[in-house]
Amino acid sequence: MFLVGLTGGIASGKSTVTKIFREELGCACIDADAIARQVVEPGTSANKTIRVAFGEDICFPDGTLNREKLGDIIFHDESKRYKLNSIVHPAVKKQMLWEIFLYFLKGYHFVILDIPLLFETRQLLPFLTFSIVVFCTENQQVKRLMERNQLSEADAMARIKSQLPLDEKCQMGSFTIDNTGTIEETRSYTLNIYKTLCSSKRHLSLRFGIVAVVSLLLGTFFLLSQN
Ligand SMILES: CC(C)(COP(=O)(O)OP(=O)(O)OC[C@H]1O[C@@H](n2cnc3c(N)ncnc32)[C@H](O)[C@@H]1O)[C@@H](O)C(=O)NCCC(=O)NCCS
Ligand SMILES: Nc1ncnc2c1ncn2[C@@H]1O[C@H](COP(=O)(O)OP(=O)(O)OP(=O)(O)O)[C@@H](O)[C@H]1O
Repeated sequence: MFLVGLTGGIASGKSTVTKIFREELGCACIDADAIARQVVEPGTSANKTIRVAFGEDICFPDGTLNREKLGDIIFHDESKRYKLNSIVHPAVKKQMLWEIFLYFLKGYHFVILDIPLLFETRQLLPFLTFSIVVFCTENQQVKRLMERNQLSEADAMARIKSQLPLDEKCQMGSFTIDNTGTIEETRSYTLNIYKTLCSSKRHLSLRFGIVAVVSLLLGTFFLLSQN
């Protein structure tokens, strides 16, 4: 199995493309945003640490995070953003590695990891065979973000500026998906990349590696047991 990172700018269309990979093409996909929500649910240690760091009133009475309030804080204050990242990201990484392992056991050819901050944190880059960057124009990001999250233009810009510039990310990706047009056009670019991923033989090297290591261990055990 090999790993494919999928990233982009905020509201550039990562979830839209992930949905095509998962629901239309049947790919194994892991969504870092969804995991980042799970790991801060009431009762988790990340939830408790966030309350200590940001104050009790960052949560609603039932313990769930007030995401709008936390977003207002961290997208306007870099040090608070780093603080939140340092609480949430280790738990996200742990859960992602577990989910990757489960897909490995199921024998998937590749897994797509939708990670918004792939190039900012760089933590999972060494494990990836390919990366895909979904892009649109900055004006489209602002417009889509304002509409989807009911944000002012200034707040939408603050969120965009909290990440690496999208054109820099495009240069770092193995593939890009142009999401400036219609969803139908995006679907067709996604399908082309899917075909390339399916024809890749990179998953075989890991499987051969594992078979070689297991054979070596069994062989050594056998030789030692003969003496
Ligand atoms: C600040 C929070 C509470 C806002 O929640 P909200 O529901 O409004 O947004 P959501 O989680 O759906 O994120 C939307 C997008 O915002 C961007 N984003 C989220 N967190 C960050 C961050 N720390 N830095 C830069 N961009 C971010 C990503 O592009 C993400 O796809 C939430 O984003 C959060 O907990 N962020 C910290 C964890 C994180 O880094 N998540 C990103 C993937 S690991
Ligand atoms: N090609 C498109 N044309 C019009 N609207 C689109 C297109 N692609 C995505 N959108 C809309 O733009 C918004 C952002 O898309 P999406 O949620 O896929 O982005 P994202 O990169 O996953 O966002 P985030 O970084 O916030 O998680 C959504 O409301 C989506 O429906």
